[in-house]
Amino acid sequence: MGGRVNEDLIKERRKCTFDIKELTHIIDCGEENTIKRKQIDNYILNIKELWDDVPEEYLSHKERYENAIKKAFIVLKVLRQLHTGNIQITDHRTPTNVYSIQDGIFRNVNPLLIHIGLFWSTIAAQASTEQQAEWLQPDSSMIGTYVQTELGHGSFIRGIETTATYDSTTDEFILHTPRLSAYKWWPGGLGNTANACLVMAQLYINGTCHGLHIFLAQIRDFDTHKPLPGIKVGEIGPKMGFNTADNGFLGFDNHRIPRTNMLMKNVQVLRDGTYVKPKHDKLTYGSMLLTRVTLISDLAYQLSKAATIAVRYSAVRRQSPIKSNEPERQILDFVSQQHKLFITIASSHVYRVVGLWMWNSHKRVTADIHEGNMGQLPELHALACCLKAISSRDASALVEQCRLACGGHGYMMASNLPQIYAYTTAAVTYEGEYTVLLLQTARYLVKFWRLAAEHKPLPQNFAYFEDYIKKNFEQWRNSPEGIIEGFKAIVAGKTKAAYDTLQCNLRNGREFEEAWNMASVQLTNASEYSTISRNDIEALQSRYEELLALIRPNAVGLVDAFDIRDEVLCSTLGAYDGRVYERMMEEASKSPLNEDVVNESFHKYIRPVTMKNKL
Ligand SMILES: CCCCC/C=C\C/C=C\C/C=C\CC/C=C/C(=O)SCCNC(=O)CCNC(=O)[C@H](O)C(C)(C)COP(=O)(O)OP(=O)(O)OC[C@H]1O[C@@H](n2cnc3c(N)ncnc32)[C@H](O)[C@@H]1OP(=O)(O)O
Ligand SMILES: Cc1cc2nc3c(=O)[nH]c(=O)nc-3n(C[C@H](O)[C@H](O)[C@H](O)COP(=O)(O)OP(=O)(O)OC[C@H]3O[C@@H](n4cnc5c(N)ncnc54)[C@H](O)[C@@H]3O)c2cc1C
Repeated sequence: MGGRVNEDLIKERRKCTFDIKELTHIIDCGEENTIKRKQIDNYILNIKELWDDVPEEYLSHKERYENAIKKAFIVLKVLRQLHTGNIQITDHRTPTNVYSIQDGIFRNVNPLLIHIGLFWSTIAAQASTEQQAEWLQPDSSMIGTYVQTELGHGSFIRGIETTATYDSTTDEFILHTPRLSAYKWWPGGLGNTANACLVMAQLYINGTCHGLHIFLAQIRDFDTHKPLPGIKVGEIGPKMGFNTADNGFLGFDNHRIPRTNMLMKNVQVLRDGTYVKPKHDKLTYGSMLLTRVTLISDLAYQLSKAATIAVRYSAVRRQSPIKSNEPERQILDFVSQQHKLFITIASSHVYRVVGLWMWNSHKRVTADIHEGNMGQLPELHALACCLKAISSRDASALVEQCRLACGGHGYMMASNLPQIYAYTTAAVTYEGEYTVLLLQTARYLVKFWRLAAEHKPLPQNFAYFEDYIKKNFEQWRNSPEGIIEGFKAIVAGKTKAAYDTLQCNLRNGREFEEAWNMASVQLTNASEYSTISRNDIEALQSRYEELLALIRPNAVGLVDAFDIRDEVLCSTLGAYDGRVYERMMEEASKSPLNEDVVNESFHKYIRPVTMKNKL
């Protein structure tokens, strides 16, 4: 769409007091990354076949999938070319990697997301060198997915019922789905696309169960794509979002795979059925850990999209004067609106920084694990659980806040805010449900509180538990350091309260697991335990309002610095030029309900009733 940029946005950009490009480079972790990102954006976004004539909302469930899969294979081809050309496209140091461009191309989810993001990375992390040499070929026929969750079990993965029984007479595993609740359910790309999968199953050798292990299984013929004998596979149907993700179900009827299809980097089953244990029995859960870590950066990116849309719209939208004799104001001038939006911008930066820090920690801990040192794994797991849970839950709430901040127009699919919300809120559940993950972190904290309560030595990271017990916490200071101290006090106080409840339940004769369950609300809910006073809260509030006013002139600059192209933002409300109403009218004209001046339903259903007495 051509035409001038909205006048209010032009003025906002003139007001900006910092160098937008500099901030973009910081977000991208360096100017060279910005240049590379823009090259990839230009290359991919210029492929004409990736753009739809009809908005995807008007397509049927089946058409949506078919449209998405067409685009997915164009993108896959390009990714392969870029890899060959040695362009690093999946560098998670920047949230604006190739996944971000896909947000624009699919306006939903790439059905190959799990193939690209989880299938290959799990093989790379969990398969032996020989298996990797065989399976990680660039011209492989495999399109894979990650198959873990079942109809009956998602969170409690020890309860997974699919079995893999070793048959030493044929040197094979027999994959089997013993009952309906054991059907695999949810994996992305499984419904129609994948011909292979990594499946989590309980390993049985000579009648002994060795717990969950990962197996590579072909499920469809590479040539005809028909399900192999003994495989029942299909798609699970429409969802709140993720409707192009092709989530599927899968059952095995004594399906045989070679012994060498178990992923054997960390654990082995030998030809004679000997089981060689891993160095740490949770290494099998490594893919979940990695995805939880990468998700934090992805959520930062979703927040930057929502903030860009809502801030630009709020600069363009004028409604109500503040004083009755004045013209109507930009809604961005209302302090309550600033409060809704600026926190989203800030949270995006926070999650980006934390996501990067977690990514580097993951790299470091993985290198240690390769050297045989597992010491840092529990802490990384506890941090990943907590940060994934909190960032997904907060991001969903903030995206929804941005949507509401756009009033009625935020309810339009063409604003793209409903799709961003549906995508973001899914992350509260997948890769470990919110409460379940918080309880993992609580379990870790309670262990260290027990040490503190028993006056045993604590690692440096937990010295503040001892400070809390000795009442060594400083008086509240209204500064970043003071706020961090305050948070430490809250964690210590909350952990103590939960621990005390646990102890009380145990003293009353409860078993530990039952006592834990009874304390679980305390284990997940925060309270105020810091030394903050009423006066401090008032001071913090007024500083916060001062900051809103300081940020106000830079609001549009701050979201421009996220540097998200219109083709990726896909929003009538958030485009760079701010031509909101023109775009809304143009999108409305695409509605099939506007194709005929008089819809045929009028003649069939309306007219016979309204004209009944007059005919
Ligand atoms: C995907 C693309 C990648 C790119 C990313 C970019 C963008 C992402 C965008 C979109 C994503 C798109 C699609 C989404 C795809 C979704 C996929 C999935 O959802 S796959 C299925 C995920 N399922 C789960 O996460 C299940 C959750 N449950 C669990 O993880 C565990 O069962 C639980 C709850 C953590 C533990 O249960 P429990 O039965 O109590 O465990 P155990 O008794 O077996 O073990 C407890 C001890 O083990 C430690 N532990 C647990 N997990 C780990 C781990 N991962 N690493 C290290 N240690 C672990 C735990 O701390 C306990 O230790 P202690 O006994 O206390 O010492
Ligand atoms: C969009 C999407 C994509 C997905 N993609 C995949 C995929 O590619 N591959 C795959 O294998 N899976 C996938 N999943 C499945 C996903 O990982 C699971 O749905 C998720 O782990 C939650 O498990 P659940 O559904 O069993 O929830 P449940 O565990 O049944 O949760 C229901 C409720 O019970 C509570 N609860 C459960 N256990 C406890 C406990 N111990 N203590 C306290 N409360 C508890 C929860 O907090 C929640 O409130 C996907 C899911 C979604 C929504």
